[in-house]
Amino acid sequence: KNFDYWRNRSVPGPHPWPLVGNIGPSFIGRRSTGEIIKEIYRKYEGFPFVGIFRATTPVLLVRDPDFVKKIIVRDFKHFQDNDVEVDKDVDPVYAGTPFILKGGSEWKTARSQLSACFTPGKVQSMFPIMQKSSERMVRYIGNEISISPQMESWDLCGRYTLNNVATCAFDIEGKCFDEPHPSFKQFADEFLGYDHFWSTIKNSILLLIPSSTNFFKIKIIQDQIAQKILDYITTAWKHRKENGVVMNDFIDYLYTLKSGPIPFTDLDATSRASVFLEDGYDTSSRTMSFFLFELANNTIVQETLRQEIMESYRENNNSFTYESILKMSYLEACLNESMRKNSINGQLRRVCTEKYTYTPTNPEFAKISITVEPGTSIIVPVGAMQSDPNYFESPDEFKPERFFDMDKIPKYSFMPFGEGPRLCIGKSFGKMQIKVGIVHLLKNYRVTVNQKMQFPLKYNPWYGLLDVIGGMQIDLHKIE
Ligand code: HEM
Repeated sequence: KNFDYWRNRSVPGPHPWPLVGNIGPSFIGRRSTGEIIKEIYRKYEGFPFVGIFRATTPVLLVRDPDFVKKIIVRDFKHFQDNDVEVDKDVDPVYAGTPFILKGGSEWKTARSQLSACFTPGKVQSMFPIMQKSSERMVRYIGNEISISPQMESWDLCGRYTLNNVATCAFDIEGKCFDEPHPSFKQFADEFLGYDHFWSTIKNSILLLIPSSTNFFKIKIIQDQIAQKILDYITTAWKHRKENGVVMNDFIDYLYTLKSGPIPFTDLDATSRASVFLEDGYDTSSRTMSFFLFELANNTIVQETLRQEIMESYRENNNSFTYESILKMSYLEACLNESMRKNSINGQLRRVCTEKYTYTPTNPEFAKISITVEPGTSIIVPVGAMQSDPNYFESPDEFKPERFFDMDKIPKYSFMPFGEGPRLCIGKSFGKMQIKVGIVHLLKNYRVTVNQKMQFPLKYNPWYGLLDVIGGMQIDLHKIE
């Protein structure tokens, strides 16, 4: 009966299978949801939207960039929630993060508190931490490649971004380059549930059937992990108080919130800090590792980028500064192109919160209207749009030139950080840390693809973010 939902509303869409709807191959681990969505997106060229079923739930897949703009920016109040469900009583820390919070006042407060930590000035103040981690990474690579040039891109970039997170969020030394299995990395990976069968299943349920998470009482952030986060924060607070240390950083900021006018509990502090791990670590490290892998694959681009880096380095008295890195325009274009080609999130997910009617005005789309009912799940297929040849010619090619003039990029077809009121809070922090790491790396090493890599890449169907099965193997060579 439920499967008549879209047909009854005259919304075009593929025929669903019993129980699994249109995402069956993802359930049995054959293909990732990103790939399935891309295929449906392509098949329905010319339609402004497509009605699909995620398992038995009707989901509106939006194709028309004008409709996308209305959903995520202009008429945001009709679609202000992300399509995720976390039970506050079961998983209070995760439930208190902006991504999970429903778009009311609690979300606004959490969001504005966190945004204050990622202003340009704040990101600049974290720049020395990124530089230090980069220098440590360069030494680590030097040691490693004296044995073998081969490294796995995500492992390397994960160590680097986590080393930053450790200091920026918790004021501790991450020591992520000091040991083969650093304890802080083990903690972060446990946080994200890597290598745990049940965690993977839980994450998949959260993504595929959000409404069932309450039913199954699914908990993503376990008590012992939350306690450890709080321990890091309170230890730093105690140490600073005892020694009269003022750093004006994230830890100090959490302390000022605690003594501010709005009630701010230890749970709130834990929740805010968990954002660095939940929303900041995996996203940044994956974006960086794909970037590094693209550079390994495109040696001319890599060489051109290295020239820009070396010129800037010399112009700035043999150093890199926050401003000099921001000024590198080829670096910006290369990072954008890598994020376009490798959409790590693949989709933005919203729920309709107030009834909404849309009729396309763009003549490229069939003139069919829709009235979206409250509670309807929405997918904005960013990954599919970013590889749509109508917006990006030869989308499978890595061409940073596309991004030389941002005005030429069709609006709402490139959104690696989302857009509108729910835009990623850590956008400039994430981009800066990736750039700092890459700049130091390319100054010292040439990177090539390891011979064992097989193309086309195969993606892990069980993981919510873009994940290459077997990893991205690269070789690093010292530049003398
Ligand atoms: C390159 C790295 C990153 C990428 C590609 C990325 C991407 C995204 C995307 C696509 C969204 C969803 C936006 C939407 O639904 O419209 C998002 C949301 C978010 N991101 Fe990031 N992110 C990155 C780094 C970070 C970092 C470093 C932090 C913080 C430490 C962060 C914190 C958040 C938060 C809190 C949200 C939820 C915002 C809300 O719903 O109000 N992200 N990010």
